[in-house]
Amino acid sequence: MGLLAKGKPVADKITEEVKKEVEQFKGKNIFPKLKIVRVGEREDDLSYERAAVKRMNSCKIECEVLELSADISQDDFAQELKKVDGDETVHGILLFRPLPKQINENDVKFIISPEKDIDCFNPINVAKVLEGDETGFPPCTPTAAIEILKHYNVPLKGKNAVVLGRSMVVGKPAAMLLLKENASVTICHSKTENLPDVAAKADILIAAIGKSNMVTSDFVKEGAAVIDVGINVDSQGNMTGDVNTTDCIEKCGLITPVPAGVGSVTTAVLAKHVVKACRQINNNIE
Ligand SMILES: Nc1nc(=O)c2c([nH]1)NC[C@@H]1CN(c3ccc(C(=O)N[C@@H](CCC(=O)O)C(=O)O)cc3)C=[N+]21
Repeated sequence: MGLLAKGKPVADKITEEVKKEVEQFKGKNIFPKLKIVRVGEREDDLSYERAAVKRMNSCKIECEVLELSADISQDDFAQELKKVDGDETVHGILLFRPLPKQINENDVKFIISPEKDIDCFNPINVAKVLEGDETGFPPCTPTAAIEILKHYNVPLKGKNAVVLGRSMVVGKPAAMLLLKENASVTICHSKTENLPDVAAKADILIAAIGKSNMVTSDFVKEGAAVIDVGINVDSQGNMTGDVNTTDCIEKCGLITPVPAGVGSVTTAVLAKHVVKACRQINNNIE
């Protein structure tokens, strides 16, 4: 029977460190601030937003949400994003993705300055993840997955890690972060042949596909660490992961639940990134 690895102890530890740093900033009259930009009302965005606002409140980080209409034009969206980036009171910007279809990401992806881009939207930060340059900001969600693995002392060095999913928000950066920890990484996706067999070779399995309960015990190697990054929300607001936890828990060594798993750590990493951005911005001024 695997360990149900909850996010709370991991999130608590990060939150405590963040709180201390926020206090130090306040002594210098610096007030770390996060701006969230949401386009439309996707359920998964709203769920992240509620949890993020709560986390920032508990860390005493200022937090504002800019809500834009789901049918906003490309030009208006670019204007709004430029305004947010130009606001000197803002240290970190989180833009929810995916964006609606009328918005071409390629035409707006450089607007958030790399120093404020705490969830890795700007290609400069994407490059830093690839290079392993720690002045950048890897996306919060895959960072949270790594924090959980480290907290529960899951060995990564030399191990087989399989990532299910290749999005820019989770799958691809997760693979880079695992590689940085000296794991051997395989990235799987919708065209992968014999998916369950490939997944079942993994010592560490990261599920980030976006399909509710898709990962069943035939995907899992005996004793593997299974990290469920999926956040699937139905129209009633019920949240499920990508992993069928009840089916997999017997076979695995460790498994994260949804909710109360990776998601809860994501908001703590987000807070940590805001204070890091604030620190870097202020060092650059001095
Ligand atoms: N650029 C971008 N980066 C993201 O990381 C991103 C995104 N866009 N768009 C939306 C999805 C969704 N997402 C969640 C993260 C945490 C919780 C979370 O904290 N959930 C709590 C429960 C919250 C509740 O109960 O409503 C938990 O899992 O325990 C939820 C959802 C990040 N996403």
